[in-house]
Amino acid sequence: EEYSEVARHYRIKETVGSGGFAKVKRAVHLPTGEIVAIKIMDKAALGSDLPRVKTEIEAMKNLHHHHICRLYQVIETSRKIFMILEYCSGGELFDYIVQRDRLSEGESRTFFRQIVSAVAYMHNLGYAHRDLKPENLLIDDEQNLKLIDFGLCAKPKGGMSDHLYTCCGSPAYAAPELIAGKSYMGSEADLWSMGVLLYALLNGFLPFDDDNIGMLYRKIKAGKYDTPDWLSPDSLILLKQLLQVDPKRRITVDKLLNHSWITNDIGVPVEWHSKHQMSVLDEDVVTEMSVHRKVSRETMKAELEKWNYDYLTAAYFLLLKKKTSGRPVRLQILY
Ligand SMILES: COc1cccc(Nc2ncc(-c3ccc(C(=O)NCC(=O)Nc4ccccc4)cc3)c(OCC3CCNCC3)n2)c1
Repeated sequence: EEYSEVARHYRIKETVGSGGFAKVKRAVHLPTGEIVAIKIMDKAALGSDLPRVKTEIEAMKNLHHHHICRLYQVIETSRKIFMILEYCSGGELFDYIVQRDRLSEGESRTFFRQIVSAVAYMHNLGYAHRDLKPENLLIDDEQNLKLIDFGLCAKPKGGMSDHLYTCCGSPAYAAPELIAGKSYMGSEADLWSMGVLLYALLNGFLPFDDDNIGMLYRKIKAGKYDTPDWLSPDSLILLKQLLQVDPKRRITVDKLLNHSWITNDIGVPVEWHSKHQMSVLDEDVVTEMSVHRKVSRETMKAELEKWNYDYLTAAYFLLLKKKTSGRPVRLQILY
C-alpha cells in the first residue's frame, strides 16, 4: 500500500544504487514512457535526518540547471518519501574513468567545464555542494554530466557567508580545513574537491590516498601529490591553484570560468546561467496536457504555475524533456 500512489504513474524496475538512507530504482513514467530514477527513503530510518531531506527537496526546487540532476516529483506516504528524479543512462563518472584508466586532457576539459558550470551556478545562488566526487557526477544519454547529491548533505540556507561546522563529504575529496575541524567556507571546500576531481580525471587515481585515515589526513594537510609526466604544464598550474592548502589562496569558481586551461582550445568562457526557463511555460506541452486532461489552457497553466512537484509537474517536465530530445510531445492514455 506504500507504493500504491507511485505505482499509479510509474512502473518500478531494478535497483541502480543504494546508499545510507536511500535506495534508487530505475522506473518508467507511464504517461510519457520516459525513464526516471526513484529515490526511496524510509522516514523511520531517516530519523533526525528527515529535516535534511526536506531541506534538500526545497533546494532542488530552486536548482534548475542543465548540469544538475532534475527533480520531477515528490510523493510522501505515511512511511516513505519518494523523489522522482532525472535518470542518467550513462551511470557514474567514477565507472567511466575506471573503465578508461584515465581521460585525455581534451575529454577531461569537456567534463570539467560542465562541473564548473554546475558549481558556479550553485555558488552564485548561495549554495555549496560539499560532496563533489565522481560518484556524484552522472552521465546522461547525451554524454552530459549531471551533478547529484546522493549523500544527503543538506545545503545551508545561510548561503556562503556563514561558516559550516558539520563535517561532511568523503575524506579523499575533503579540503584540509574541513578535516582539520576548523570552521570552513563551503564554496572554498568545493573548489578543493574540484581539484581532486580534475586530478582523478587526468590521472585515473587520487592525489591523496591511504588506507589509514590518519595517514590520509596528513597527506591532505601537506597538500603534496604526484605529478605524472603525462600532465601538461597548464594542467599542473590549474591543479596547483585548486589544491591550495590555504583556502584563502585557493582559486574561486568565478576565476575558473575564463581560466586559460578551461578555455584553452575553445576560447569561450564557461556559461553558468541555466538554460531552463521556469517562468515561461512551453506552449506545446501546455496544449498536450490541457487536451489530455480535458481542461482549458488557462486552467492547466494556473495548475502548473503552482509548481506542486506532483504528477502534473512530473508530466510537464518529462514532456518538455521529450520535446527537447526530439521525441513526440504525447501523453499516453493510461486507463
Ligand atoms: C546505467 O547504469 C547506471 C548505473 C548507475 C546509475 C544510473 N543512473 C542513475 N540516474 C540517476 C540517479 C540519481 C539521481 C539523483 C539522485 C539524488 O539523490 N538527487 C538529489 C540531488 O541531486 N540533490 C542535490 C543535487 C545538487 C545540489 C543539491 C542537491 C539520486 C540518484 C542514479 O543514482 C544511482 C546512485 C548510485 C550511488 N552513487 C550515486 C548514484 N543513477 C545508471
